[in-house]
Amino acid sequence: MSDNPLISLEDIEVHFTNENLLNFDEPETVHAVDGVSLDIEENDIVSLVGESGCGKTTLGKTAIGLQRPTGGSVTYRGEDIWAVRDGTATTETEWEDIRTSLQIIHQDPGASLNPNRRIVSILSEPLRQVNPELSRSEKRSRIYSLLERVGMNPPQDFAERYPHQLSGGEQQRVALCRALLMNPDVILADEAISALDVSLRVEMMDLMLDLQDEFDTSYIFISHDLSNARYFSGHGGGKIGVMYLGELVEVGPAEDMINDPQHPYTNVLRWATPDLALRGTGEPPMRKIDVPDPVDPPSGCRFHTRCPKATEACRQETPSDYQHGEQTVACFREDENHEYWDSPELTD
Ligand SMILES: Nc1ncnc2c1ncn2[C@@H]1O[C@H](COP(=O)(O)OP(=O)(O)OP(=O)(O)O)[C@@H](O)[C@H]1O
Repeated sequence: MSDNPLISLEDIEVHFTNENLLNFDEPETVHAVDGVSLDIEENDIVSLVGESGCGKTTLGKTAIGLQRPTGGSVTYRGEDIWAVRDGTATTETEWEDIRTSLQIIHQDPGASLNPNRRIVSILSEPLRQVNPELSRSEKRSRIYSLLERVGMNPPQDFAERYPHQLSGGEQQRVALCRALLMNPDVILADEAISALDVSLRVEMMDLMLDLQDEFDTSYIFISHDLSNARYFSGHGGGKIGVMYLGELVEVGPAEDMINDPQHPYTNVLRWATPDLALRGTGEPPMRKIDVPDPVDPPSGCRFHTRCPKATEACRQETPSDYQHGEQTVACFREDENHEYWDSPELTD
C-alpha cells in the first residue's frame, strides 16, 4: 500500500457553464467549487456541511470521479483519476478497478434501485462484478448474511422482495449493502440519512459506522445538518469540513469544530443547528441572511458580505489556509500580523 492518501483533492475548481436565459450571448458560469484541497485517508470519515448550493455534492462527486473538475487534480492512492480515465496515465491501473472502489449512496435509494428486480438480483450484480468466481449459492449466502447484518430479518424473505415492498429505511440499507458488496475504499453518502425518519437516522449512522470497521472503508458524508455530521464524524473519529459558496472554509476534528469553531461561518452553522443546544437567543451571528449568487461570488473572502467580523481587508484579499491546532481555517483572524486588524470594519 502506498503512503499517498486514499483520495487527494488538490486545488479543485468545478465551474458549470449555463445558457443565460436573459442574454444568449453570454453564458453564465456557476462557481460550484473553487480552490478546495482535501485529503481522505484510509478508514477515514469526512463530513461535508454547509447551506444548500454551497457545493457539497459537486465536491463529493469530484472526489469519487463522477464529476470532472475544471481545475486542480484528484488522485486515488497517488494516481490521477482523470489521467487513468482518459487513458493518458503512465501506469497500468484500469479505471474500472478504481471505479468499483469509489461508491455512492444517494438521498433517495428508491430511485437508484431497479424497481423491476428483486433485492437478491440487485445485490447479486456487485458480486458478479467483484467476485465472478462465486457460485450462485455462495452469492446467495453472502447476500443473506449481509442482509441479516443490516437488520433485515429473515433475509430469505427480504431477498425475494421488490424495492417498492421495502420502507425507505430498508431501501437505504439495501443501497448500503450494494455499495459494500463492491468492496469499496470509499463510500460517498450524499444526504443518505436525510429522507429517513429522525428516529431512524441515528440507527443508520450507527450501522454505517459498525460496517466501516468490517469492510475497511472510508466515508464522505454529506449533510446539511451539523448535528448529524457531528454524530457521524464524532463517533467515527473523523473530520467535519464546512463549505461556503464553493469553498472549504474550515476543516478539523468533529468535536473541535463544534466546541471551538474558528471560522465565523462555522459559528453561524452551529448557531443555526437547534439540536446542538448552542443556539443563542439573539440575532444570528451574521450581518445578512441572503446567500450571494455563485455566478458572481463576492471578492476576497466570499463570506465578507455576511460576516460580522469582516473588515475592508476581507473584501479585497482572499484568505489562505491557516492552521489552528488540528483545524485548518481560511480566515485572516488566524494571522495576528495581518492588515485585517488595522482595516476598517465592514458595516454595509
Ligand atoms: N450540472 C450542473 N449544472 C449547472 N449548475 C450546477 C450543476 N450541478 C450543480 N450546479 C450548481 O452548483 C452549485 C453547487 O451545487 P451542489 O449541488 O454541489 O450544492 P450542495 O451544497 O450539494 O446543495 P444541496 O444541499 O442543495 O444539494 C449550485 O449553485 C448548483 O445550482
